[in-house]
Amino acid sequence: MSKVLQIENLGKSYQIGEYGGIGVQNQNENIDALQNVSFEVNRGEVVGIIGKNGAGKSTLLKLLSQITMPTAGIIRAKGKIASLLEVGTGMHPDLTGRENVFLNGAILGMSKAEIKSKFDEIVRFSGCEAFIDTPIKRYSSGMKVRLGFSVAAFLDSEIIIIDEVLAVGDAEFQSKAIQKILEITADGAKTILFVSHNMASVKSLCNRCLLLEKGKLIYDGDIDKAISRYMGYDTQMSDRNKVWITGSAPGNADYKLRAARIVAKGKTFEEPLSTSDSIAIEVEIESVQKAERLDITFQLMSEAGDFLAATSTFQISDSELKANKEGNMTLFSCLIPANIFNQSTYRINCLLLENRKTVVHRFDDLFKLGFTAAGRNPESWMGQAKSHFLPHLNWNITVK
Ligand SMILES: Nc1ncnc2c1ncn2[C@@H]1O[C@H](COP(=O)(O)OP(=O)(O)OP(=O)(O)O)[C@@H](O)[C@H]1O
Repeated sequence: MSKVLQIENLGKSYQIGEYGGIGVQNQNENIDALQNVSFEVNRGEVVGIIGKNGAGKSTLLKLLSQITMPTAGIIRAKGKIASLLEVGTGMHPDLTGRENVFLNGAILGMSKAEIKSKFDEIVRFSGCEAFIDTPIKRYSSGMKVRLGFSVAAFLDSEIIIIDEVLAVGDAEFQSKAIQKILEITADGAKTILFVSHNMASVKSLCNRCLLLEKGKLIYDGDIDKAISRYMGYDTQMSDRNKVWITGSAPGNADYKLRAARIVAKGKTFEEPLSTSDSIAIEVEIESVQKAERLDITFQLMSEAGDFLAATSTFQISDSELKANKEGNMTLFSCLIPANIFNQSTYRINCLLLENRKTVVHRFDDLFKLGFTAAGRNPESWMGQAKSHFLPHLNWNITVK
């Protein structure tokens, strides 16, 4: 694998403070937006960059795109870098869409002939054909993003930097853009660095993730682990035992998820699950202010995202489902008997519903569970087409 980016001890500090006027000493203060960041990226990698607001993500991308200069460290890049930072970055408002495609292409180091040969494809993908000769100051922000994305995706830049901009486009364009990114990285020739607050896009696009916190790179590696740390799971805990400390708990203004675990009888949270384990899926929900009836639904998904089954508290009466008062912590525990699952991997989503119908919050991919086969080898007789479930049911055998 060849290295396309090498970042060594990169740092950026900004001076903030008030201008004191001539002859008046300024009370300036430095903010370290980025400190001692080092990592390398190989050709063909799609690297997600995540972190809370102010963590330094945009600063890192601006340094890589040479929009600002570092105050420390070195960036070595092989190949042309195309960046899609903020809406309309690199686009001139008074120029038309057509002129901007040529301008952007030229900034990326493309010849006029190269841009011309890709022009129709770029414009078709952006969906801006009808407005291509209109100055882009008349474009909506979504249109500008679509055009900018198309230029970066179709022209021959080796490294593409994308900062959250996909969130601006409409849902249809977002999925088109994600498909395009997967396509252009499929042959391993292009490298993408992708900043997002949307963990689902990071998961679907990236094969590696950097987690920034207060200007420092605190994790570099597996996507799921990076997301867990970002979401505030305590790193001491396992994937089957999650507890959220105050402040970082996921949820909304009314409800917070305080704990979620998969309990397997007689097993620690670290021991692998087998298909013969009976398990309980448990969540602890804190009601912050509402006193409505709160129902929980667990959705069981295949590893590939197919919806397999759902179970919810709907059949439980109001009196059994105790009033969900302000400040209450409620433990919901759903028991799944042994010998239901197959030797496979499943994902579990958790939905919170009010009045038995309105989804007020959802936690996607709360768990990813793998089961090993217990004393039986389903595949030996199920063949290649493995079923999602392999339940032990009651059989009656009568010899007549
Ligand atoms: N031009 C600037 N002048 C002064 N401080 C700045 C400047 N740009 C960024 N900062 C500071 O640097 C830190 C990192 O900011 P940055 O925008 O890189 O974070 P981020 O992770 O991209 O955040 P967000 O998710 O909110 O976009 C913040 O504390 C921010 O206030």
